[in-house]
Amino acid sequence: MAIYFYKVCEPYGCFSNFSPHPIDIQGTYWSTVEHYYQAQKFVGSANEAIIPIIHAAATPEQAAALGRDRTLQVRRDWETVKTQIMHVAVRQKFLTYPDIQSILIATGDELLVENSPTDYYWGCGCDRTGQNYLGKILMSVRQEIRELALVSDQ
Ligand SMILES: Nc1c(N[C@@H]2O[C@H](COP(=O)(O)O)[C@@H](O)[C@H]2O)[nH]c(=O)[nH]c1=O
Repeated sequence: MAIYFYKVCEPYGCFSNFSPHPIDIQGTYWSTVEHYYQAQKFVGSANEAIIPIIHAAATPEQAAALGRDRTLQVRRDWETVKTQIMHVAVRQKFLTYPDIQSILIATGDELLVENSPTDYYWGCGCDRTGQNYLGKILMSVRQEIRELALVSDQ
C-alpha cells in the first residue's frame, strides 16, 4: 500500500518539508527543510539579500511564500540543482532525528508519495500523475540509511 503524505498535522506529516525539524547544513541552522530549500533558490543571484530574510521567516509557510515571490529572479541553474539540494536537506533531516528516521525505515519498501493537490514536480498533483520527486528522494534516503546501518553493523 502506497503511503500518501502532505500536511504536517496528518499521518506521516514528518515526511513533509514543513515539519518542525531544524537542520544544520555546513554550520548554518535552518528551521525546516523548506526554509533551506527556498533560500537556496537565490544563492549567487541578484536577489541574495532575500536569503537571511527567508532564514529568519517565522514559519515554513512564510519561507515558501518568500521563495515563491515571482518578482524575485532565482539563480540561473536552479532547475538543474534543485533536486540535489532537496536531497541533501531531506537526508540531513532524517540523519539528525532518530525518531523520524525510525518512521521512515518502518515504511519498508512502500511507495511514498507527496499528496500535493497542486505540485506535479515534488508531489503527485491532484490527479496523481505528478513526478513525485519528494517521495522519490525520501525512498532514496530510506535506502541510504539502510545501507549505512549495514556498514555500522559490520
Ligand atoms: N508540504 C507542502 C508543500 N509542498 C512543498 O513545497 C515545496 C515546493 O516549493 P516550490 O518549489 O517553491 O514550488 C516542496 O518542499 C514541497 O514538498 N507546499 C505547500 O504549499 N504546503 C505544504 O504543506
